[in-house]
Amino acid sequence: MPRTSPLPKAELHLHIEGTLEPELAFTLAARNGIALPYPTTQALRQAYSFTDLQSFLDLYYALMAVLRTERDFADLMAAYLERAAEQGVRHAEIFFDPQAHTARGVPIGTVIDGLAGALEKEGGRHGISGGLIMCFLRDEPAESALETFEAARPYFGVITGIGLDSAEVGHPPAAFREVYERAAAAGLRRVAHAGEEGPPAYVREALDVLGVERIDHGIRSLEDPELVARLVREQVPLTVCPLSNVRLRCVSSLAAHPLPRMLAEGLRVTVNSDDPAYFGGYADDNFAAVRAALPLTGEDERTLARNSFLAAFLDHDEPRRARLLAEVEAYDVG
Ligand SMILES: Nc1ncnc2[nH]cnc12
Ligand SMILES: [Zn+2]
Repeated sequence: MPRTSPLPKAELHLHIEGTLEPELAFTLAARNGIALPYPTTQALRQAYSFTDLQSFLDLYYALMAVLRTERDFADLMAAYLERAAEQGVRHAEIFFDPQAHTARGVPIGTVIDGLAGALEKEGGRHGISGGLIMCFLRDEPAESALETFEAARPYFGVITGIGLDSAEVGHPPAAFREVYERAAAAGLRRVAHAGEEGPPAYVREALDVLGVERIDHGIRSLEDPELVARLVREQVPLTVCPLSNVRLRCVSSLAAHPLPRMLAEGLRVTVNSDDPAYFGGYADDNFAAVRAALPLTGEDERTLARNSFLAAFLDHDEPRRARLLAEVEAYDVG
């Protein structure tokens, strides 16, 4: 029986800047009088062929040049939420990279007001709850993260938590201990990318030194059985991004993706889209891709969706979490 609507899910690993589709990039470039080094959207899309994380990040940061005004950030968020609603996303905790914008002279308030305003207005229209997670660039100095954190303090009312992203290898988490301590003291939630390209030791360090509550990616944890046992014991959520892992060559093919093994180990794994404009798919596209390529059952898919709501920072609204979990249980996985 064909599915009439996508499986309800939470998106817990999505960089809003990674939702910038070529068409919107050209629209914003024209609006802001910026010349893009590509003649057409098609030519831009053809540049989306990556050899590793850094080759992607180079293009990802370059294209952000088109984001300048509060309206630009609001339009980006609105476009994402429209897609997310079509993909069964009911709750979205959305990363943004403030330093990538402030470094270009865009005030942090412009970024946050644009994103938070559209998340509230358009999220409400689509029935999507959510929050913003402010990420620090781990290949920038820890002092820059601290300055950014303090600059964002007036906006903490609309910020759910902090994260750590960008080039991983050679940038272990421990350097960011202080900003994570300040975030904890301010009542913000804490996550970090770890074990995407970097070793299992970075996952352990993120847990032990930064006190993170979820690990973004975490796929390389599987190389360390003791770490796996701990992640299972503590039910630490891992926000896995299958299409991203293949496009950034962290995994050789979807068929070789460790997701089934992660589920079999009893890890609290979720499926997410990371930078969907660049990697070929939004949340449900990732579910469809793993369903097609991997030996997953309908009940495995239900587990992934259930995990997404269990791992969501919905503690302030447990009745909503319970309703969303009930929707997952009632869904016909076929
Ligand atoms: N997959 C990823 N890893 C690290 N930093 C990122 N920033 C955007 N996408 C990222
Ligand atoms: Zn990411």
